[in-house]
Amino acid sequence: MSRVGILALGPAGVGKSTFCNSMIAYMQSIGRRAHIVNLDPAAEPTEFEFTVDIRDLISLQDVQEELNLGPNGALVYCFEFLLNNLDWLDEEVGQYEDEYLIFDCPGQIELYNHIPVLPTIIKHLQLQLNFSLCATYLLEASFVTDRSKFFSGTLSAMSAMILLELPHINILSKCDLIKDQVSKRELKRFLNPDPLLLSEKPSGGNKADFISTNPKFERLNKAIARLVDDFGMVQFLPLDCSDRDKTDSIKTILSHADDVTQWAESQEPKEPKEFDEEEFEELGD
Ligand SMILES: Nc1nc2c(ncn2[C@@H]2O[C@H](COP(=O)(O)OP(=O)(O)OP(=O)(O)O)[C@@H](O)[C@H]2O)c(=O)[nH]1
Ligand SMILES: [Mg+2]
Repeated sequence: MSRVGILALGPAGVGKSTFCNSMIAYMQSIGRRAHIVNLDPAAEPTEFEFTVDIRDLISLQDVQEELNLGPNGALVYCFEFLLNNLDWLDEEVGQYEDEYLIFDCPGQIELYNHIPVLPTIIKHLQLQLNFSLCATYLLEASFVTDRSKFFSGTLSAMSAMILLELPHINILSKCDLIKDQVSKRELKRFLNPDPLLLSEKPSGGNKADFISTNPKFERLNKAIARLVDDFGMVQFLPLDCSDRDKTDSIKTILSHADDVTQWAESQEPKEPKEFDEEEFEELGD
């Protein structure tokens, strides 16, 4: 028996819900069972129905209306409410054994680092429900056209990594959008961030490149790039969800997730099918 979960994290609009749906579509196509757990109280319906939905417990709209709160205050209230009602989560997710749960999280990254809501939920899932979890952190591929923005995004990925203390898969989402601007060779230098990227002028030429316009930040940028390099743990997997038939990127991400959650190891060996005499004879024909 095993309980495995993947968390889809990252800034607003980066493609988390689309990624969750593409994962479910791919897993279903290869005969694996998976479900979406929606942890976003402001979520809109998606292609695949949520199996577990925080909005059944509390919805952002109700909180805003009843308590007269703004969207961010209401979101924090929703999560505090969830933390006070974790038995609801236990009941909802506890029954899914030997199936993948994909947790679609809200895009407000302060929930990971400013208010320790997600770390608390993660600890609960691990310690009380025995979940083997991994985090996926999405960063938009369009960031690679502005190198300082890319490194700043990389730092946010690193910050989530440090805070959540989970096996972590960083993902460069919407890679289809930069296909015409960035060659495969250049993209590789972002997938495995090369600190030299910050000290070189981009060939395509984003005129707003940080170093060329702000020389006084040069040393700081280089130090950050070196830190990312020294840390040696920030690497990205490309993701393209623009076409359901192109499953390569999803396949690779799933295989990494299987690896870090030790999915295969935790599967009970299946009993071999026992044939009756008649079936056995048919086999021999
Ligand atoms: N071209 C392209 N667009 C994508 C891809 N993935 C997502 N999108 C689009 O990006 C937009 C945002 O996607 P969502 O999946 O809703 O992003 P999200 O991170 O869940 O957003 P929030 O929940 O609001 O934080 C939608 O218009 C998607 O269609 C992709 O791989 N390629
Ligand atoms: Mg979403």
